[in-house]
Amino acid sequence: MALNVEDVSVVYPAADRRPPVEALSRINLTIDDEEFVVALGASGCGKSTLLNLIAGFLSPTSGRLVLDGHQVSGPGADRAVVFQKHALLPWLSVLDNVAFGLQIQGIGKTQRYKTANTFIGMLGLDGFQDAPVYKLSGGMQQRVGIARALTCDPRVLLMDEPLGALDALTREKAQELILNIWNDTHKSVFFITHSVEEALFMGTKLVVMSPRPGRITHLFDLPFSRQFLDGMPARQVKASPEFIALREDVLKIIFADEEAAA
Ligand SMILES: Nc1ncnc2c1ncn2[C@@H]1O[C@H](COP(=O)(O)OP(=O)(O)OP(=O)(O)O)[C@@H](O)[C@H]1O
Repeated sequence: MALNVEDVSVVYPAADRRPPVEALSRINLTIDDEEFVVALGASGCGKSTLLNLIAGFLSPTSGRLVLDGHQVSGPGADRAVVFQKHALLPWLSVLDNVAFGLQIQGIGKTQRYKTANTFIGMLGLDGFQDAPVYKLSGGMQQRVGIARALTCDPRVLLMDEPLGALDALTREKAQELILNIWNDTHKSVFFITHSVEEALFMGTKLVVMSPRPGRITHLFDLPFSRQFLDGMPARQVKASPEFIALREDVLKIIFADEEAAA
């Protein structure tokens, strides 16, 4: 057992004459060891709020989150976040960006560079150690962000639409890379996306959420990432009748929610 979200609700208080927002209502979710949980849902259904709770950036209004038997009460090195905008330090090199979390923890230069170089290699960034990150493409910058998150050896990797800003081809390659890294590092992952295809391909568990108030309406166990990791080409996985049928079912659920919210 890794992380339990137990009957969690979040209400953002009224502000600027706007009423309070019930962003999440009575969410229950378990993210098991080595599980890849993907959250999908119409805009405003509370995906980022849920991620911010798990990260410890936000406290629930009611309910609680428990990680390995300890209640989550703030951010910690056991959880690392990868954002869509990679939140890198543009004036630093790739190596210093990747080693940044370890520097914050007070790890000495030799050790932190050694660890950082392991993940730089894993993310296919060898040779770019000294490049300032602002000179890299969006896809490479995103890989720097993922390498930086992994260097701190978190129990749970939290990814808020990490591939949303990438072009289609780079995005597909990044999906495959993330799955291979997840398979190698055995992390638990909580991953937000707006792409149904990406959600189905990446997750071992799919959480479909609905807005106003944000809640979980459907849960699916998914076989597709395992098929890819077992050797089936990604395009073949995504073109299989089983994948396409589920993609249509999930799209119907999301479209119905979008229409209800409009
Ligand atoms: N700091 C805040 N103060 C007030 N309301 C907020 C705040 N943050 C989010 N909300 C509201 O809470 C609800 C859930 O927002 P959240 O960003 O978690 O949803 P989301 O599913 O991640 O949305 P998107 O897909 O558009 O990123 C929305 O109605 C949003 O407007």
